[in-house]
Amino acid sequence: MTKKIAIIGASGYTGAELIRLIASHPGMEVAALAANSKAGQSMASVFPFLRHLDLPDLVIWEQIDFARIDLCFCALPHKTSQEVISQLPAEMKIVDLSADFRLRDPADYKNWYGNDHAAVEMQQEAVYGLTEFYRDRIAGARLVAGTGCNAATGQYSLRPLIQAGVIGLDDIILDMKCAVSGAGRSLKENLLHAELSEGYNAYAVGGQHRHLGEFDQEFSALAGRPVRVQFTPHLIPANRGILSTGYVSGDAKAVHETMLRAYADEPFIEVLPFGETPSTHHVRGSNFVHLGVTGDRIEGRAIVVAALDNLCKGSSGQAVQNANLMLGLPETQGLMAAPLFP
Ligand SMILES: NC(=O)C1=CN([C@@H]2O[C@H](COP(=O)(O)OP(=O)(O)OC[C@H]3O[C@@H](n4cnc5c(N)ncnc54)[C@H](OP(=O)(O)O)[C@@H]3O)[C@@H](O)[C@H]2O)C=CC1
Ligand SMILES: CC(=O)N[C@@H](CCC(=O)OP(=O)(O)O)C(=O)O
Repeated sequence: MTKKIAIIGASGYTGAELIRLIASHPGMEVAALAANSKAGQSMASVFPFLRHLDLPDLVIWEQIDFARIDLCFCALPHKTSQEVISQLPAEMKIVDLSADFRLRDPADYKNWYGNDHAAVEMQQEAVYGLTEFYRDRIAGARLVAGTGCNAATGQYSLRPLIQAGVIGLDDIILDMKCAVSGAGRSLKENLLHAELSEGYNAYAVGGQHRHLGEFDQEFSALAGRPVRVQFTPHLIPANRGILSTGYVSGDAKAVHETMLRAYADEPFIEVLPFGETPSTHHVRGSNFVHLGVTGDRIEGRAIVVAALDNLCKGSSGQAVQNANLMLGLPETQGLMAAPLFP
């Protein structure tokens, strides 16, 4: 029996990517789709690229019959997500793609998001959704909090190194290039073609990006002491993909060997031969992460480059991977398709 799936926020980019993935997933079928301003429309009119699929029309989430749903993906803006999720049936399995349940400490949440959380008990219950590091807890979870896409990219680069103690903890720099679909489908002036194409800009500079809350929480827990990384994201005129360049102190060969060991059995994580660097072109549309380590002419410094697709491994692919575990399906089911190239 295939598992019946509901998607709330199906008219957004991550919602569409969930549908694209589920369309070729042998263990899941789309049973209900919800939206806000686009409720009442057919998916073919909202996303013509999904026209060939036999999909239910978009409704408002209150119209979904959750009694016939096995798992619900919630792909809503943060803050809206916690308001909706706190009203869903108590036993519903949920994978939330928003930022609402990632931070465990309510004070941290308020610090980064500016408001008191509307569902503090659920915030405590939620399991952080970085599958490779939380898979045992995810398998038994009712509510999983998908990670930020930048936060995922930085953590794949650094978690094994912090855990193994092969890098310095006080001089880590993460420089990220982020594609525009990371900002969602709603209209924003700075995302107009004339203002985005042919140019690049840094944003949330100087320690302001809210994904630092995730880095602080996760890296400090791993190290057993506070870890504060320097992180600057850059908006680039590409549709999909994140490329993270990490600058760390440590022996580059030891860094590479640690990465190889840590990810040896991971189906979605490819550590490249020493000295090779990844490209977003090589992971596009897939659930794969490519990691590359090189040395530097400055002795004792190493560079760690990571690439993933923000709409797949950075959100919807990760969400399906987590849902597989929660539903007792093989973790890789529906996710092994090769990237789209060129
Ligand atoms: N884009 C990315 O790469 C990543 C996104 N995320 C997170 O995933 C979530 C979804 O992102 P994304 O798909 O890009 O966002 P979009 O802006 O593309 O889509 C948002 C969706 O939420 C719906 N929505 C908006 N407001 C409401 C409301 N008040 N009530 C009900 N539904 C509402 C929209 O419906 P309608 O269109 O009908 O108005 C739409 O379906 C966000 O929290 C985002 O931060 C996480 C990691 C990566
Ligand atoms: C280009 C761009 O704007 N990217 C987004 C990434 C969004 C993301 O990872 O999702 P959450 O909003 O769920 O954290 C940003 O940097 O905020």
